[in-house]
Order: sequence, then C-alpha cells, then structure tokens
Amino acid sequence: MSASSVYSSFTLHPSLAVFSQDGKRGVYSSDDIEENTVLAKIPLSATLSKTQLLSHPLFSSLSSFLSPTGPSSLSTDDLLAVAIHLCRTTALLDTISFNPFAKLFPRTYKSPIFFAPGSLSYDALRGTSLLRTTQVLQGQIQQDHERLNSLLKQYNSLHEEPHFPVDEDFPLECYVHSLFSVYSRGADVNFGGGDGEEVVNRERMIVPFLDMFNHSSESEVHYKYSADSSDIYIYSGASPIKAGAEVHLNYGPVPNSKLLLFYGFSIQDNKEDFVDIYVPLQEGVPGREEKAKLLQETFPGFIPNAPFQLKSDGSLPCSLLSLLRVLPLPPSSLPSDVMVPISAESEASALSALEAALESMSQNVAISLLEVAGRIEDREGVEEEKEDYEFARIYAESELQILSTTLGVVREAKEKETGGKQEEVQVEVQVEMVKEGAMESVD
Ligand SMILES: C[S@@+](CC[C@H](N)C(=O)[O-])C[C@H]1O[C@@H](n2cnc3c(N)ncnc32)[C@H](O)[C@@H]1O
Repeated sequence: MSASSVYSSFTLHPSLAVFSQDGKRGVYSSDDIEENTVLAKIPLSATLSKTQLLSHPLFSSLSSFLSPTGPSSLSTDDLLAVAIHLCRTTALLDTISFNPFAKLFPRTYKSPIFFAPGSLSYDALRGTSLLRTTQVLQGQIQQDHERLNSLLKQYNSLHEEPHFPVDEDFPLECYVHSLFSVYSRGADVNFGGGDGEEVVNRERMIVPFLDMFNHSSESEVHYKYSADSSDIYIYSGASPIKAGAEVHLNYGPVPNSKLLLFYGFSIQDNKEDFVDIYVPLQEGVPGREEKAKLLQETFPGFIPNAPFQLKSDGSLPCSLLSLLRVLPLPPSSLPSDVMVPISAESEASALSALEAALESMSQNVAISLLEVAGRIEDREGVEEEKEDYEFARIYAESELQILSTTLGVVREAKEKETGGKQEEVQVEVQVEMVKEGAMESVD
C-alpha cells in the first residue's frame, strides 16, 4: 500500500504527497504553494478519537468503563491504543474509516522506552535525567497494561463475542507500540464556536495525513476544525512553501527530553531545551511545613518536590536558590514575614550545595558519553543502532551543555559571594535529577 494512495478520498493540495526521502517519511511539496493556502481538508469521521470509537458498536459497549473518576476507568490513550492494535492485527475494525491509516504506522520507534540496556543509545543516556524518567514511565505503562488487560477480560466475561484481545493476544510490547503511536502521532483538536469564540472542547485524536508531518519549530503550518463542514483544515501559514521542500508542522515548544521520550527524536541546538533538577523538601526535614509555606508565600507557583528547570542560558530559578537557602535553617530561625533570609553564609552554602550537585550530575553524563563514543568504533555496520544513538547523543550532549553553563554561573556567583575564598560546604542537600512528570500529556 503506498502511503499517498490511501489519502485519495481526501481533499489534498495537488502539490503535496507523502513519501520517504533519505529514509525519513514526511510530507513534501512538488511545487511552490502560496501563503495562507488550504493544504488539506480531512473529514472528522476519518480520525481516530474517543468520540469516533464510541459510535462503533464494539466500543460503545465499553463506555461503562469510561467513567473519568471510577477506579476502573479507561483513559483515552488506552482506548486509542486498543483500537490501533485491533486495526493492525484483526478484522474487527475493518469498517472504520481510520483502519487503513493505522497500517501505515512505523513498526519500530526510537524512544528510550524501547532502548535495550547495553545498547549504544541506552548507555549514552546513563546518568541523564531522561533515563530515570523513562524508567518511571515504563513502570507506569506496565501497570496500565495490567489494568487494561484485566478490564478487557472483565468485559469479555460479561459479553458475547466479538471479544477484545487479552493476554498473549495483546502483550505488553504490542500495547507499548500502540500507545507510542498515540503519543507520537496524536493531535489536540479544539472544538468551539467560530473565530474569537472560546474553545468549548478539546479532544486528543490521530488525524490521518496530519500525522505524517514531521516537526520543525520554524513551521507556520497549522490546523483548525470547521464546525460548518465537520472537517479539519490544514493551512500553510503566513509564508509560502517552496517547490521540493518538506512541509513541516510545529509540534510546539518541546524540550529534547520530551521529544526523545514521546516522539523518538531530538534536535541539535533546541532553543526550548531544559534540564530538570530536583531538590526534595522531604518528609522528615525539620520545619518542613513552615519551609514549604514560606516558599509558597514568596513564590505562589511553588510546589514542594516538583523539579526545577535549568535553561540553556544558565539562569538560576529564584525559587531554587530560596529553597537551598531555607532548607538547612533550623525551624526556630525561619522569618515570620515572607522574605526568604539571605546572609553571606547561607548564600555561599546554597551555592556550594548546588555546585556540588551540578558537578556530580555533569560528570555522570560526560562519563557515559565518553564511554559510548569509545565503543562506536567496534560497532561498524550496525547502522540502525547508530541512528538511534545519534538522537540519544544529541539529547545527552545538550543536557551536559546546560549543566556546564549553569555550573559556570553558580561558580561565578559563589566567587563573588566568598571573594574567591574556598568556603566549607555547610549543608548537605541532595540535589537529584528526576523525572519530568512522567505521564504528562503530550502537546
Ligand atoms: C507525526 S509523525 C510524522 C510522520 C513520521 N515521520 C512517519 O513516517 O510516520 C512523528 C514522528 O516522525 C518523526 N519525526 C518528526 N519530526 C522529526 C524531526 N524533526 N526529526 C526526526 N524525526 C522526526 C519521529 O519519529 C516522530 O515520532
């Protein structure tokens, strides 16, 4: 089945086609296309969404499992994953319009979810925040798979055939593949009134053809649902498209951690990149409640135990510095007003703690990158593995760059504070890199 022939029933711009170039499939234009042109019109009925699925008899009887609050509720991602698996492996959903498009999904993905320990890509991520995030996500996915399997078994036991596939007919690896198809190809579509009116509803769905656009942060291509025709329109944006060019979509301001984890690629010099670090305000810290309250009053968005973002310009989040200042204080010396106390001593201690943590984090990443680079020579001929590794390397190098820049800023600040004297580290604050909200939705 050619990728382009399945779109023949859609209204597509005649210059556009889906094909692979240099091993990368995407949307390309054979001719110049003017700005603000309609590139495609996709009927809502051809999309894969919860609403579309629930209008199918097989899925409508599952709706009792879809209570958003119930303990046995099925998430939208789960529902779409089940449908994708059915489209790809059975004839049960042959009648839905989306069916042929699910068969075009890649067979493998390059997310760290799929990296095997000992592979170049996996080992390049050792010591990075992403490896920990990935492990958390994998644990979560495994639990979700077990829950889904038992829900579908429960459904099967209460209903006549056709039955949903369970156990060996829907193993974990098939679930993860289907789920990753949702992560990497899903789009949020707004349903609402006309121009200027508020969005009434937003639904996550896979829109055929739209799911073939690769990402570029430069792209002005955008899409919009039209209630008048029940179609999703894709527009070229304010700039024209050149003949022979790949046509991209902007997936949004996404850091490399999220691109690699949820889409399976990363970008060199990604302006949106950041590194998460975590300074736990754990149970058992003396005066924990008072310290959390003080920080929340100073920084209204402060959430204890949430990660702090380090950006590529090395800027230090004020709330991170304040937390480091407050953390070692005995409860009796906490101020009564909302100002977090700064003294030369507390400042030097806070900066020293951060410096030590950043040093250890960047060393871990650098060691892994060096070790893997040394092994590349021995891996001649494993081209596919090298391609996966390339995305992992870009991610890890960017993390290292951000950590090093931030470390430079911290050292400079510390030098100013101590006048160049080596201060003794007076606090022991464990700063760890940690997961970036593992089940965060993909934008
Ligand atoms: C929405 S799909 C785009 C179509 C996809 N290339 C295909 O062949 O089905 C998203 C996937 O495309 C790939 N992709 C998108 N943008 C990319 C980019 N800028 N560089 C490398 N791969 C990209 C990733 O594999 C991602 O998971």
